[in-house]
Amino acid sequence: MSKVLVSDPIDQAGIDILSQVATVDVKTGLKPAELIEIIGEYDALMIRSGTRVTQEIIEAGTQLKIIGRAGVGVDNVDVPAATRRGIVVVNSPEGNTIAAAEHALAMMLSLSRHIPDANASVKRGEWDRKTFVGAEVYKKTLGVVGLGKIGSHVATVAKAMGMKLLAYDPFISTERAEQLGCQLVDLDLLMQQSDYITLHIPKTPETTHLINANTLAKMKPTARIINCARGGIIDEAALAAAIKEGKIAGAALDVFESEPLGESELRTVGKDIILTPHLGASTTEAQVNVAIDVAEQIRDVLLGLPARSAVNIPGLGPDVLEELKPYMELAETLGKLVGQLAGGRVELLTVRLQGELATNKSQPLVIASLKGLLHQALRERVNYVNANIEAKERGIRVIETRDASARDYAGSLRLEATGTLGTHSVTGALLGEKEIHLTDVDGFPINVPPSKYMLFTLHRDMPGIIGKLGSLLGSFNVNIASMQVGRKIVRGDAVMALSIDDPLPDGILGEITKVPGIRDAYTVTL
Ligand SMILES: NC(=O)C1=CN([C@@H]2O[C@H](COP(=O)(O)OP(=O)(O)OC[C@H]3O[C@@H](n4cnc5c(N)ncnc54)[C@H](O)[C@@H]3O)[C@@H](O)[C@H]2O)C=CC1
Ligand SMILES: O=C(O)C(=O)COP(=O)(O)O
Repeated sequence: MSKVLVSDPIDQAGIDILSQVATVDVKTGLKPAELIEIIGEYDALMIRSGTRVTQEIIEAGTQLKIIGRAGVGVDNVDVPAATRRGIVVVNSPEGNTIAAAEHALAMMLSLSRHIPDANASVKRGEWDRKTFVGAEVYKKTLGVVGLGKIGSHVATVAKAMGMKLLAYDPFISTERAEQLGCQLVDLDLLMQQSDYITLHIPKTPETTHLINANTLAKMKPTARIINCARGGIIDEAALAAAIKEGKIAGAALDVFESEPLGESELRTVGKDIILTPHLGASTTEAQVNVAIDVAEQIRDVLLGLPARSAVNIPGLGPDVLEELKPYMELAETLGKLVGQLAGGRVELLTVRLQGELATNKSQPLVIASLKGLLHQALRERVNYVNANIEAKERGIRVIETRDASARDYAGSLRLEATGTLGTHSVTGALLGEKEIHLTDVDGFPINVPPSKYMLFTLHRDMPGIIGKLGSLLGSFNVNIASMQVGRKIVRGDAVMALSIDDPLPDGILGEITKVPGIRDAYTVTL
């Protein structure tokens, strides 16, 4: 049975799902060294933001197949290191959207009405109504930085509260922004014109310290900023200084450069700052959502099924997978075949999508072809996650072409590879009940389902050659399951595809090429 380690607190609903297929150990609060020591036993790791999954941990996780992040941000996972090792990283892109958006809105209202400090003062026995005079958000301008899932919900609710909306997000369309009632502007204008600014972007090298002393200097002295996205997007020292010096009116932070927040200038800012301990996703509803969403994906991957929200398998969303899965199997088979025909050190792979496939997304098919191509060298180490990287590291160039006019089959895929044995091509299609058929080898039309062990020959189409090959194989005790010849012209060059029951014994290929008329012979294992 598989083993799953849950290293941050997650809802029981997730544990129940994992327990259907695995032994589940919940061990929270582990130190990095403790995690490194035990991770080697586990097939899957389930985390929230509390666990930093470093390259060292990934390398110690020799059995790991999947890392599941029960939440959105995967900035606490070394995704490139996981990808190199072929480990799927999944998250829950929508499970806590509402929770995080509502937290940002709660922060905005709390900040404008001094609720945390007013509450604390009443609890101390005071009745001070003058200190806590606030500001209305109605008719004020909210600047939303990042108009994705959370930013969009914040914008929708803020609009309903009568706020004017500006948004900065270089990756969304003007139409989408308009639909949400937002005017798209650049960051400078947003900083200058907003009364409230709320951040909803991922933490990346580009967004680290996006909000710094310079950008803060552009804000109105009456403006306030809210960060419920990621620590480190705002330069904390610059923010503390800007509030203390009265350059801006206040800030509300749920996330910090280093968590848990240690000694920090931020704690000394006073009533104009609100700090919460990364509570954005901490609602009962969100925790059930993310736990179920991610546990289901871990369960599926452990059962050999694809994950629906993998962050490191490009182009393989659930809808794409459903439609393309049979073609991906075809691509992988053709990749294995052409890789063995072309021999080692393949430098160039051309993937041609033909017929109705020409209108499809090609990326999953390219990944599947590369997975097949690299199988000979890497065996089980290559998968959909790392096939692209492994190919790049081996210097394999990929060219994609499309030919919608190829109409021999509804949709077909042609792979051509150049390696130590020259340039070879194979084409395949799905026939009948989506059964894989090889329809062309090196330009010669054939029609055979692939089998585990195959032999291909390039020979002259002349009488007696099939018989000679048959007796030669018989003398080596090789049983032929099926055989087909493909030729373009009578008595010209031809290709023979044979399915054999067992691997070809050593040395026989040399004997085959000695048969008069046979120019080349190739054996493959699929
Ligand atoms: N405080 C908490 O507990 C929670 C925090 N989060 C964080 O909230 C953030 C947003 O999450 P979602 O809305 O679900 O993500 P999303 O992917 O739906 O949206 C992110 C948006 O940011 C935009 N963006 C990316 N780079 C940008 C840049 N350099 N400048 C401006 N815009 C940029 C993207 O185009 C996208 O529209 C993430 O960092 C996530 O980790 C999410 C859930 C809970
Ligand atoms: O989903 C996210 O990105 C979050 O920041 C939530 O973090 P958490 O799972 O509550 O530790």
